[in-house]
Amino acid sequence: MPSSLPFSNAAHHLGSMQELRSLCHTLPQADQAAQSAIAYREQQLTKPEGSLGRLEELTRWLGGWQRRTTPQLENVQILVFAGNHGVTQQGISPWPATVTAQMVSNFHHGGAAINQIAKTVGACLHVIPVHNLQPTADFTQSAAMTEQDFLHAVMLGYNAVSSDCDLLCLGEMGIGNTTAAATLAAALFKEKGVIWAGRGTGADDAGLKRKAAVIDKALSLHQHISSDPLEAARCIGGYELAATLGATLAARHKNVPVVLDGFVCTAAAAPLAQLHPAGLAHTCLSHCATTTGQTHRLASYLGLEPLLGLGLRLGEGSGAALAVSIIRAALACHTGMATFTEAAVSQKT
Ligand SMILES: Cc1cc2ncn([C@H]3O[C@H](COP(=O)(O)O)[C@@H](O)[C@H]3O)c2cc1C
Ligand SMILES: O=C(O)c1cccnc1
Repeated sequence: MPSSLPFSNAAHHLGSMQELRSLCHTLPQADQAAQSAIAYREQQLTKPEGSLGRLEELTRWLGGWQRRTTPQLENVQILVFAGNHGVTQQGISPWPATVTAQMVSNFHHGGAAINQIAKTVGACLHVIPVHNLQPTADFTQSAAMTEQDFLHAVMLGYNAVSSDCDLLCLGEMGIGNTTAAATLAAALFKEKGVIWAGRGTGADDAGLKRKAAVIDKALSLHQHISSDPLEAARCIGGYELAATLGATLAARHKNVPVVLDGFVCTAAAAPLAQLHPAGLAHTCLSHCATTTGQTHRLASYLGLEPLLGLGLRLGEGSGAALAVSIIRAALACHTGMATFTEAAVSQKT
């Protein structure tokens, strides 16, 4: 069962968009000494150099952002932010908006996919409804959020990240949020709705067309956001996307590496990549359902290489949680394998 947050962080408060912007511009970099030490040990282990492929990279990534020469995965947190979307009144999801609250209840009773996956990978799940699941305003009519509500959601996400956390997996729940995420991606990358509209939870052809038109309508209403990623996140995002952005930002400031789950989370975090050239360097992307879809497009624009495929297209942080098993295996190899000297294995001639 997802528990309530077991810590009380010194709560960060943000009074203005400008303060948020400065937090996004002043990001720490990875610990290069830790990364070099990890790379050095990797070379001594009983395998041909580079033969564990991406697993080797993952250990360096983990240690670099944890600032530890011996990375650890004792405390793995999954945060699932939930929110509702006024834009659902445009008929952009095949599911009723009431499913958001019903799924939050399902999470609390342990009945969702994420509950099962979290258990199998030994991660602690927290589900956080944002703004009491009150919907945002329909962003085809006005800004989705006021500055105050947007900053509140960002800070809720920011303060939900514990600095004791070794790895943070982000997930979301919000009927209609694939449209919010697609609109945000369309705004950030200055492309039309048809490029970014995806089938989400199973839109049919007519639904997909409606979605593309809704995105275009929002883009023409909010033209002023085109050069301001945070304004884009406020005007056409959603509460759970804003919280995801806040948590991704907090993790960077608190030395916590992040696994982003699929399209919605990655779009939510994308403003950070536009505000800082290495803004998402502490993140990895869990999965892309296909190699042709919108997540793949977003990943390639952001320089993120998904860890998994598996046709996953659920959300809830399910892909991010699954990726923990790979990251655990990477770390187990790095810490548990013998060196050539220890195992008396001959080196390459
Ligand atoms: C039962 C159910 C469980 C889910 N778990 C995650 N999502 C996923 O689908 C939603 C977004 O899709 P769209 O934009 O098409 O509405 C999000 O809540 C996402 O997490 C679910 C959706 C449903 C119906
Ligand atoms: O890839 C995702 O993040 C996704 C896809 C469908 C529904 N919800 C989320």
